[in-house]
Amino acid sequence: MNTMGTDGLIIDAVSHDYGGKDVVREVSLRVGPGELVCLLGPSGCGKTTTLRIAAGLEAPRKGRVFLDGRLVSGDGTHVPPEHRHVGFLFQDYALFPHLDVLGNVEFGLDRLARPARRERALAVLEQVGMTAYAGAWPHQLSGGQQQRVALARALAPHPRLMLLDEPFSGLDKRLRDQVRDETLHVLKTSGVSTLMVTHDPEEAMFMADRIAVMRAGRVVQMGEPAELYSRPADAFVASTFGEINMLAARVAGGAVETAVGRFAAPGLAESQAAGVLIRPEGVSLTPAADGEAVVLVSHHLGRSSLVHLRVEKDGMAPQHLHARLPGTLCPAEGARVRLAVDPAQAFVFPANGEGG
Ligand SMILES: Nc1ncnc2c1ncn2[C@@H]1O[C@H](COP(=O)(O)OP(=O)(O)OP(=O)(O)O)[C@@H](O)[C@H]1O
Repeated sequence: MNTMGTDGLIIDAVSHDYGGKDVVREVSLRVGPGELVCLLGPSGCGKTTTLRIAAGLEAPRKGRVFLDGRLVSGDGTHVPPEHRHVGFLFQDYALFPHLDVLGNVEFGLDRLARPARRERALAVLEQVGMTAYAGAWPHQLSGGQQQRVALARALAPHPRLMLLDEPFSGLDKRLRDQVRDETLHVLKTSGVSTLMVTHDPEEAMFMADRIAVMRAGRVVQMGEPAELYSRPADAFVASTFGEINMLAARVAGGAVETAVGRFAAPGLAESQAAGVLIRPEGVSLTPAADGEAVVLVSHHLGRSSLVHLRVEKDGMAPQHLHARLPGTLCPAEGARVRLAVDPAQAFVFPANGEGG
């Protein structure tokens, strides 16, 4: 079968290795028309390799890739990158130093006649807010402006798919937030399907319509950001979206009893060992002389405070717990507090190595 009747990108059961080392294992995912999908995961989990396979820079050992319904990799086919009509935006988005801004954007439009080329380049420069710099040289631009020109250059030929690999990691934090916001806006207005690699969960949550969380070459969960955050499939996905408290417990009567309360353990077997994962932002405190916890350290971080607690519940081993509170609340060190945990921010999974 050389076609699949749907637009966008389809990666179908793709595996790849480098010199016998499996780096991508049975990855399947779809980027729908105009959709932005992020591949999120730790360093070395196979994100960039998956992106390179979509680009045609690697031919996968197994599986197939379809672009706008056409087979581009697999079953003996390999369409090279230059014939896939994909646009790239990487961290080192180097513009051509010997061409001005307009020349850079016109570069990929050589199939158009000169007036059409200019018209398209100017239109896309307008889209990224860089019209006033059409005659400037790359070295005269700030990092953020260079990034906008690089985006314009990639979008100018109307690519079928945009591939972004950590495109903002070379920018400092303040600029990064702004460029990210602008880039998202431009991609969404242009309606192009986009696959983006990032290791930054906040960036993925901000940019993505859907996120594919990868671990050791596999997609472990794929879904909308809110879904992954509120219904993580396992402890790895839960801890991908920020620091997390982990308490050990054992299932009794369909629930686990911990120093900070009782949590339902659906799907786990009686007396099975479990890990209870609690997001720091799910822990709230009220001062109470007879509270079960004591504040060890309180860090005021501006918008939020991070509080280290020791929980001492009768008959249970003391536990160390982190709570993240609104920045207006920063309890004194040594204070005694009572804890409440939002059940929507607590997840019970089988302990490592125990199926469930
Ligand atoms: N050309 C190559 N030859 C051999 N091994 C490679 C090659 N490219 C990547 N690898 C290895 O494959 C694994 C997956 O790399 P990949 O770059 O896809 O991961 P990643 O999730 O994008 O991580 P990072 O964010 O660090 O780039 C890593 O162990 C990496 O060292």
